[in-house]
Amino acid sequence: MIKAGIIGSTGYAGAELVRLLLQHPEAEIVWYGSRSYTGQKYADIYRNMFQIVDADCLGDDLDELAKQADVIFTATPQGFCASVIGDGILENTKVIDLSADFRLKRVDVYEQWYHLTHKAPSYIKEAVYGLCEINRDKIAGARLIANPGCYTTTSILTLYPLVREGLIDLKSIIVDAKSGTSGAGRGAKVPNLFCEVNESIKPYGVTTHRHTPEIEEQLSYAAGLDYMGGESILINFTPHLVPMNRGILATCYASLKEGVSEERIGEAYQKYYGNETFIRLLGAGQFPETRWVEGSNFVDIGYKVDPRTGRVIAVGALDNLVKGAAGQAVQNMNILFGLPEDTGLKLVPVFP
Ligand SMILES: NC(=O)C1=CN([C@@H]2O[C@H](COP(=O)(O)OP(=O)(O)OC[C@H]3O[C@@H](n4cnc5c(N)ncnc54)[C@H](OP(=O)(O)O)[C@@H]3O)[C@@H](O)[C@H]2O)C=CC1
Ligand SMILES: CC(=O)N[C@@H](CCC(=O)OP(=O)(O)O)C(=O)O
Repeated sequence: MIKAGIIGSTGYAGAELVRLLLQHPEAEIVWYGSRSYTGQKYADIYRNMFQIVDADCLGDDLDELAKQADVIFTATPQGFCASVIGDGILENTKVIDLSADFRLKRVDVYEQWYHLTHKAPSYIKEAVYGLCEINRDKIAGARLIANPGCYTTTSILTLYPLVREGLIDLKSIIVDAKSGTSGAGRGAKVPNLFCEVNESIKPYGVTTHRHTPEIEEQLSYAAGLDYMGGESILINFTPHLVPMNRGILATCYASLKEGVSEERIGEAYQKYYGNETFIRLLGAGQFPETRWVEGSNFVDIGYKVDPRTGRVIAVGALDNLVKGAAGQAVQNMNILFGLPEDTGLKLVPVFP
């Protein structure tokens, strides 16, 4: 059995990790980490775990945890993992970080968009960006995985085949994305109160959202650009908060290169995702909805060409807490430990 420890197990992403790992046939949770609830029963915080989890919450001592666990998940705020990571931990265990600390390869870009000083820049190079469908070969031998974000997983996977195959004008990409409020985490914040969110939809982080450079970097690699040398795709990324618990939907627009047909687009999606367990290709003119992926590790993708404007509109949807966070983290764990990628992740979407 893989011994797993979760730092931040009381947050939304951490709680989803608990739910998934409890159902994983090859893993057991040895550490329910928390800062505020140390010493309290985990099931007293999350009552869905009543008579399922008997453990108390422990603290965030990663050095001690690294001696007990084969893998540590850090489902903690930006900056935490970078502030504690070190060889002492990585020599004993694997780390899958759900925050953005090791997702961006350029420390100056991280510091500019996150307004934080990076505490462990020397580990950025070795960290592997854990977008499983694209990077599984590199993930397999890694010690430190940077688990991608929810908006970014949706946006990158939706656009990747179009960029990789050179079908779109790289200067024309717009991502218009929506998220359920669990994406903002469990911490109390006025903009996320019921009355502020319910019966409304609002854009936020317009032109400044921290996921913009993550999408740009990964798409730049897909396009074969020398990102570290200063070449980069630039996009417009606009997230919106919508009154639902879970779900991300990203509507991506791009101008097609001369002569690219809808059929060619379909071929590109088939080429990269035709055999992927967790990517469901809906085909031309069929569009995903968050409700059809909720509770599962699926990403649903559909597209259509607008012949009037010469643009393709490609839409992706996933559950932000599953494929956008905990599900992808478990998928990464499966790859790290040589298990079939769908072990513990054969989750049927919930509806209604
Ligand atoms: N929510 C989502 O949809 C997604 C989240 N993520 C990422 O996952 C991470 C967690 O997000 P989310 O679950 O939403 O956040 P929450 O605010 O819901 O949870 C944060 C967790 O981190 C713990 N924590 C907070 N500060 C510290 C600290 N200084 N030291 C140790 N533990 C700390 C909290 O512990 P306690 O409450 O016990 O004090 C809590 O368990 C973030 O990096 C986020 O970007 C990634 C993809 C999607
Ligand atoms: C609705 C909401 O607030 N969403 C969060 C993104 C989700 C998240 O936690 O970020 P990562 O995916 O990078 O880890 C935000 O906009 O910052």
